[in-house]
Amino acid sequence: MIQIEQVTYSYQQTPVLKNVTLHESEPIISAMWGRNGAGKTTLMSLLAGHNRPDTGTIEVMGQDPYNNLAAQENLCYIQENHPLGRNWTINDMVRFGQYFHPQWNQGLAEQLIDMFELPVKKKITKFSKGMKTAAQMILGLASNARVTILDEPTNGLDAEKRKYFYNTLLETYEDNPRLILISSHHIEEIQPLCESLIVLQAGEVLFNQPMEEMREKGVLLTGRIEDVNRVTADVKVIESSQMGSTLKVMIDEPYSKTWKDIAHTQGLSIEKATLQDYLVNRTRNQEGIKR
Ligand SMILES: Nc1ncnc2c1ncn2[C@@H]1O[C@H](COP(=O)(O)OP(=O)(O)OP(=O)(O)O)[C@@H](O)[C@H]1O
Repeated sequence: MIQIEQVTYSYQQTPVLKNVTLHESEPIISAMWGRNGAGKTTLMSLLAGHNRPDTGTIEVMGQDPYNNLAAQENLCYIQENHPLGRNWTINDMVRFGQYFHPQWNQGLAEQLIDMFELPVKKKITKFSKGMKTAAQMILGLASNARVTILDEPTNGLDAEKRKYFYNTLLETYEDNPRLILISSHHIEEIQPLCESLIVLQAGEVLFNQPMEEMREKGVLLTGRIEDVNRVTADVKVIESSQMGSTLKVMIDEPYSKTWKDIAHTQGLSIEKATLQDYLVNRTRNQEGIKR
């Protein structure tokens, strides 16, 4: 469905994406995570054909998306500030969706407009931030595009509406499996939906793995300083904090039976790190970790 092959991209000579390679051949809901400035939006905009890579190639459903109207039939890219026409109402947006997306789901669009309580006569530019986000998400979900790219889709939505959005996304995916790529800083919130996770770090792909495997990463060990140091001497410590004679560390290891047994025999307490904390520590400049 998408093939990104050794893509590089720079803004004014500053490299932002470095040799990015990603393939997805089957429908999937995939999460994209990275720290601010890691290159998520840049990669998504290249995939959507808004810009052209400096080197490397991109294909969406077998076609180069750049400047290619035929390829756009398979694509829906919702950016944080989607440039919806300045004078558009929701009805104008729906007409745009019907025109550009051959698989447009009108019934779903109407259901979502009701659910998000969006006024149909008001201009979208006069909407609140959450209402604008909701309008964009209606376009993204009702498009039914084979490749749907959602950049930070829930910014500004309240908790109830975010939950509704996630449930609807899953329902529409079950009805019409397609590739949905979602970037978010709130990985704990979207991880139950997503079958895989792509992590970008400084313009490179650090991970592209099944979510099931990613969820197992990161172990917290707590105990006496000397015991923790002995047990972790040969593994990568990605966070460390000391209180009196107690040391707590996060190690870059899977939360496995092996580690549970080690902790038990060495008198250490063991916990699974959250995925969010693991990723934050894993992508931090590690020079600060003292042993
Ligand atoms: N139009 C632009 N001109 C110059 N530099 C840019 C431009 N857009 C992005 N950049 C730079 O490219 C890098 C990657 O930005 P990008 O928006 O792709 O990151 P991101 O991972 O989406 O970040 P965030 O999580 O903050 O949205 C950053 O260093 C950013 O400053």
